[in-house]
Amino acid sequence: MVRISNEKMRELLRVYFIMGSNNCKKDPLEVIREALEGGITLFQFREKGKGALTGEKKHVFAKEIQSICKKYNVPFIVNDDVDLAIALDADGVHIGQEDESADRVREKIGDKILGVSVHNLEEARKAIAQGADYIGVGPVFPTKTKEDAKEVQGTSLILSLRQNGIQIPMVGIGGINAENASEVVKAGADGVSVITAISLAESPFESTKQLVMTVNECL
Ligand SMILES: C=C1C=NC(C(F)(F)F)=NC1=N
Ligand SMILES: [Mg+2]
Repeated sequence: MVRISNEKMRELLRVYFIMGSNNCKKDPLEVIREALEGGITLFQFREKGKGALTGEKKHVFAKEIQSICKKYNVPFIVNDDVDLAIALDADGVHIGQEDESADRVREKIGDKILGVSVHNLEEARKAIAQGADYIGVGPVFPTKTKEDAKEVQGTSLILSLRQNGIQIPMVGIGGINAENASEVVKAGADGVSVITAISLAESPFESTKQLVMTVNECL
């Protein structure tokens, strides 16, 4: 296996759905099926916070989602839990600044996809040096999903990272929906990642389709 190309990574980042069992009111598997039908390009399993599953229940739930993603040929990324990602032979891992260092994770996962959350130019440079395939930049808009989210920065950090020559595939995160997604892509992100805009939508299918159309219009 070889590392994913930048070009392929940019394509995967177009509409990146992130979810855990506690992010939705409807049946989580039904929400994910609708999101896949609606055209998400990448999925991240983020089982975290109040009421999140743990241990065997978390493992079984992740495996179920992974098999549904496989049917749609959408890569399955695991947030934080590197051991779970390896146990499931997931397509990749996403880590934050407070998790294991990116170079240690890169050693453990070989050529799988590695994403890193960054909040400034220094963190972005370090993530690239340590083998990240993409970076998550945010929170772009106010978000209720992540309790310990850093301060809202709009699209300024995306803009300044690109102006400082950061070329790595980049996805915006934080309070993004079909109404504000184009601003994120126009600022220089390769795509948008969302939780609530899809997971709590009246119709996750319709809301995903809206996002896909909006993002594709500005690429
Ligand atoms: C905290 C996070 C920040 N960014 C991302 C991603 F969108 F994947 F880059 N995922 C996270 N879980
Ligand atoms: Mg983390």
